[in-house]
Amino acid sequence: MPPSLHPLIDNGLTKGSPSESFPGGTLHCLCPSSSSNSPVEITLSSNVSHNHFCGCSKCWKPSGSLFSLVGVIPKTHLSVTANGHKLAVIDNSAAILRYACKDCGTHMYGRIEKEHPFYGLDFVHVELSDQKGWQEPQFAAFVSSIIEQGFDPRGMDEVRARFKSLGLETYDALSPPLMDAIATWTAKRAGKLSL
Ligand SMILES: N[C@@H](CCC(=O)N[C@@H](CS)C(=O)NCC(=O)O)C(=O)O
Ligand SMILES: [Zn+2]
Ligand SMILES: [Zn+2]
Repeated sequence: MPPSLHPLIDNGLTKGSPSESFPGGTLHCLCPSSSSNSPVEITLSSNVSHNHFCGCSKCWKPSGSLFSLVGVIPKTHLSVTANGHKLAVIDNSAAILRYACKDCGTHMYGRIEKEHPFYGLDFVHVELSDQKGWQEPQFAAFVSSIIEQGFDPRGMDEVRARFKSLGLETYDALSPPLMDAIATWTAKRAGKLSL
């Protein structure tokens, strides 16, 4: 049995709804509902964009999965709608402040508070929602980073081939449009571009 890339694609890829017709929805952490402890709830008022698999060591992955699935959404489209007291930032030194449930460990959203090309965008895992229609994964990023977490480098061709068989391009950083956005932001800040 090959390792699971991610439960959402182990049995193929399902297309999302067109963004204009998709109203958003709610994400829940993995805490079971009980009288003394109920899940954290995050409400998103639109679809996500740039939804992608991330192999880095910092992004939250479902158990047994090699990759995280992470999408971006303007921070003004995200609100914490239940049990926010259970959230804590897991690493205050990271550019992306990842708010995780203190009880089950699920990352509910990541936010950037410093000067950064992606300032104003939050990072979320739409598989935490029961709604259907979230943007389907667009590509796989930081693929080589799974080796840092102990994945056998000899299995990398197979991992990349499985993404490609689903029509997903693989990158060892972010996708070219996102890398270009970062570089453009950096050039503007340095006064080398005035677009
Ligand atoms: N190889 C590193 C890559 C980490 C990394 O750069 N992650 C990217 C994609 S999520 C990033 O932008 N991180 C910023 C952050 O975590 O704050 C690892 O696996 O830990
Ligand atoms: Zn929880
Ligand atoms: Zn990541």
